[in-house]
Amino acid sequence: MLERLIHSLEASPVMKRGEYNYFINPITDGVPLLEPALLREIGCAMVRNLDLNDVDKIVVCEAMGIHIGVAFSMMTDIPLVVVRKRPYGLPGEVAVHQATGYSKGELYLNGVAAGDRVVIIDDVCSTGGTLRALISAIGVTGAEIADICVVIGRGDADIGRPLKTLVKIEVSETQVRVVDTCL
Ligand SMILES: O=P(O)(O)OC[C@H]1O[C@H](OP(=O)(O)OP(=O)(O)O)[C@H](O)[C@@H]1O
Ligand code: HPA
Repeated sequence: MLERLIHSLEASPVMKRGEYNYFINPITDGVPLLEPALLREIGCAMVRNLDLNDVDKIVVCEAMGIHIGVAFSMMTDIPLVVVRKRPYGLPGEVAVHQATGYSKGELYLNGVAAGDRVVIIDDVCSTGGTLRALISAIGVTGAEIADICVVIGRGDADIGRPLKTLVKIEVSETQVRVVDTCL
């Protein structure tokens, strides 16, 4: 279990984005290519690890949460909400600010309302800026967050709630090291 993910992480090249050591991996970038077996491995691990009791929506963020969300949605039959980086101006749309280690922008949530019970999933948590923005947007709607899970955790970001990670990594200027797994 998770052998493919661990192997792909240990083979990930690292590049500089400003001062930030950015690792390049199929799950976090879709580059160089995403093997179905790797996606399946991650979907199975997420199904095993998440609290899905009475959950009626999965929330992911554009862009690199989408493929994980689709796999997870098809495995669980729970509908998927994609938080977008552009506004639609629909009634009830919630806008929040997102900052990561190398970028800033706005996120727009539609399709979640008071009374919903949701899980948030994403590819990676690094500074925690994206998850904090998603939690804050869902808080505005009045929906309940049942669980939060990312495939890869790097660093010790505080998102103000428990966070499940499938693997934890350390990233140097030249390589990725897997330091823990959920197994
Ligand atoms: O913990 P953080 O510092 O917030 O970093 C994690 C976020 O960074 C990436 O998203 P990004 O906004 O770069 O967009 P992308 O998914 O389109 O690559 C990644 O997909 C996470 O959502
Ligand atoms: N690589 C890919 N995606 C990311 C990273 C990274 O180092 N940090 C935040 N999102």
